[in-house]
Formats: sequence, structure tokens, C-alpha cells
Amino acid sequence: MSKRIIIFGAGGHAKTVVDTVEKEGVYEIAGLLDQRLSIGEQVYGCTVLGSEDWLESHADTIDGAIVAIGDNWTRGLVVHSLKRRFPELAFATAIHPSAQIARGARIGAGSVIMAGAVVNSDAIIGEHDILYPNTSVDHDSRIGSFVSFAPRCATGGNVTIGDYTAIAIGAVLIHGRTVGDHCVIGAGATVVSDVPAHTVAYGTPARIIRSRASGDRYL
Ligand SMILES: CC(=O)SCCNC(=O)CCNC(=O)[C@H](O)C(C)(C)COP(=O)(O)OP(=O)(O)OC[C@H]1O[C@@H](n2cnc3c(N)ncnc32)[C@H](O)[C@@H]1OP(=O)(O)O
Repeated sequence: MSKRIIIFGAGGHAKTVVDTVEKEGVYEIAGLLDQRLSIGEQVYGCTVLGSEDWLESHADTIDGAIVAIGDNWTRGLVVHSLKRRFPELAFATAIHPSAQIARGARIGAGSVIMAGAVVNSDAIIGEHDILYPNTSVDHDSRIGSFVSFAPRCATGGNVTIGDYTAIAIGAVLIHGRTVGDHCVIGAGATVVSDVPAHTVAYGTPARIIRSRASGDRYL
């Protein structure tokens, strides 16, 4: 019997996670938890089962969870709340069958690696990260937790990215650079210099545009 997981969230990002999980074929999706929707509602072929409270009486019926909320800060808040309330809850990873994970690469709990993404040799992906389609993280890079890569981002080798940082669509980072925690690297940026924590940067070459606080909106 396949393992059963629950998915938190029922928005656009959750649909992409549902698809990745289904294509991978390792887990059966028991349903979605999202307090904004009515119990029994159907979203992308899955049933909304309720809110986080559902786990109070059903935690022993599932093998894990994925928090499918696209906003990095909000995803972190939900994960931390779940860890406090349900310390035994395991977080599953989902890796699309067309993704390529090289030898020595590691994917942290709760992370989702979508179609065509590449995690190259010895790269480390943190927990609860999102690699949207065709992202490429190259060898020996170190990616923090609650990080997102929008479609078609690419890093060279030995890149370091801090927790909660969002790399927007099509951005590229040359080898060996470091981007701190809570940064936003804007769409199409070319990062050729290190970017300090709590910074919005974009352009080619990427320039620091302004600072940002943890949890500030970025889309
Ligand atoms: C599956 C998915 O949907 S995943 C998500 C996909 N979406 C993304 O990745 C997009 C994320 N958003 C971005 O990257 C945006 O560029 C942001 C958030 C960094 C924009 O930041 P802001 O500084 O707030 O930009 P704002 O919209 O106020 O524009 C300010 C100026 O910067 C310019 N600008 C905005 N973004 C960029 C960019 N990435 N590169 C170059 N210039 C830009 C604007 O054109 C504007 O110029 P103007 O003053 O001459 O008119």
C-alpha cells in the first residue's frame, strides 16, 4: 500500500505540488487542508478535508505532509506551527520524475522539486524549498530552508543562498556567489556579486534596490 500524505494549501501553488506528487507516484494524497475552503470541496481532483485541526484526530492515518504555500515566509509560519502542535508529523519531499538529482545531492524534508529541475553533484537543498520547473542548482551549492526558485532560475557551482530567499523567474547567479537570508532576486536578474541579507536586488548586473524586512511581500 502506498504512503498517504496530506497537503497544506489549496491555491495555485498547491496544484503544482499535487501534480508533482501524482507524477512521482510515491504517495497517495489523502486530501488538502485549507481553512479558507469548505470541507468536501474539490480542488484539482483532491478533497478539502478541513483545517490544521483535522490532524488532531487523523494524524495516525497519514505518513507525512507537504506545506504547499508559495510564499516563503507564510510557508515557514505554517511549518513552525505544525511542528509545535504535531511534533511527530513527518514532512515528505516530492521530486518530479523528469527532475535530475545528481550523485551526492541532498533534498531536505518538505521540499518540492518540479519538472525538469536539476540538482547537480553534491548540491544541498534545504527543507521546505520549492524548485519550480527547469530550475538548475549546480554542483556543491548550499541552499537554505524556505527558499523558492521560480521557473528557469540557474545557479553556477558553489553558490550559497540563505533561508527564506526568493529567486524570481529566470534569474541567474554566477558560480561561488552568496545571497543572504530573506532576499528577493528579481525576475531576469544576473547576480555577479554577493547580495547581503534582507535585500531586494535585480537587473543585469544585479544591483541592490532596497532592503526588506522578514515577511515583506515579494510578488
Ligand atoms: C509559478 C510562479 O508564478 S513563480 C513566481 C513568478 N514571478 C516572479 O518570479 C516575479 C517576482 N517579482 C519580481 O521579480 C519583481 O521584479 C520584484 C518583486 C523584484 C519587483 O520589485 P519592485 O522593486 O517592487 O518593482 P516595481 O514593480 O515597484 O518596479 C519598480 C521599477 O523597477 C523595474 N523593475 C521591476 N522589476 C524588475 C526586474 N526584475 N528587473 C529590472 N527592472 C525591474 C520596474 O520596471 C520599475 O521601473 P520604472 O520605475 O522605470 O517604471
